[in-house]
Amino acid sequence: MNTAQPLLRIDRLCRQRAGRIAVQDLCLDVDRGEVLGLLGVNGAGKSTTLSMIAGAMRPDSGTIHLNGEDFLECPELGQRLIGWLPERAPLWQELTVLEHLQAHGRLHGLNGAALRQATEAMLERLELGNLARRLAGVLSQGQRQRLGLACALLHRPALLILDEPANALDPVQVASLRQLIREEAARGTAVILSTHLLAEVTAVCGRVAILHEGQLRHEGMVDASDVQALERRFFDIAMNGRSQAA
Ligand SMILES: Nc1ncnc2c1ncn2[C@@H]1O[C@H](COP(=O)(O)OP(=O)(O)OP(=O)(O)O)[C@@H](O)[C@H]1O
Repeated sequence: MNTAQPLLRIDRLCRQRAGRIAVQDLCLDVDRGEVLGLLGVNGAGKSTTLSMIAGAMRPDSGTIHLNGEDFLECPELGQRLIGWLPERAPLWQELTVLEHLQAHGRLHGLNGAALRQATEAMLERLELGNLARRLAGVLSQGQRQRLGLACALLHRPALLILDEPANALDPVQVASLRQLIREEAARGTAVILSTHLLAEVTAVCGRVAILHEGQLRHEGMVDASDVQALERRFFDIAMNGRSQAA
């Protein structure tokens, strides 16, 4: 690992979707062991940003460096370094929970005892053990979300990208998710967490970035004891943006 560089550096990232600007001139760094919250109203550009960082969507311009290396030139870096839970976890209906984990592990180069250990660890960590033989097609929304998270974590990525991970989780699972994010950060994983829930940001994020209409409108440290300060900042950006647009 090249620890002199931030784990992730994105510089002047731009992307249009359906002829409209979705992300514009976005610059962000994320360090190892840091949890960055990504906030913004619907359509602000969060998922587009995360898709580009995860390597699933190519930017129109700008650069992405992972561990100091040019990710757009070497997309295979993502296989090793990134774990991504998209907004809707992409699951194969006809595969079981265990088969999903095995398939993901193989895609990331795990096999034999290492694959067995990794899948068992994830079944336990995401409380999926009793669902191991169940088909993904019959899982509840929250169970699907946990399976998506297990797949994202299986290969121990250096950068964990979570797009609305608390969606459909019950309060007990939300608490477990927070704990899991803290544990990942403590072991040095960089985490980007996109959410609509401001309390989620104050609970686990050290830093927050607020997007509006594809642009970075605020970036700063999070005061965990002051959710109202974040709320004021968020609404100010959202409402000003709306009145400007009107
Ligand atoms: N599949 C698509 N085709 C065309 N335009 C899209 C598509 N998905 C998103 N967009 C547009 O890209 C812009 C950014 O959307 P994006 O999904 O990145 O925002 P978001 O912040 O993740 O929103 P949300 O909170 O609703 O998930 C919006 O203007 C949106 O309309």
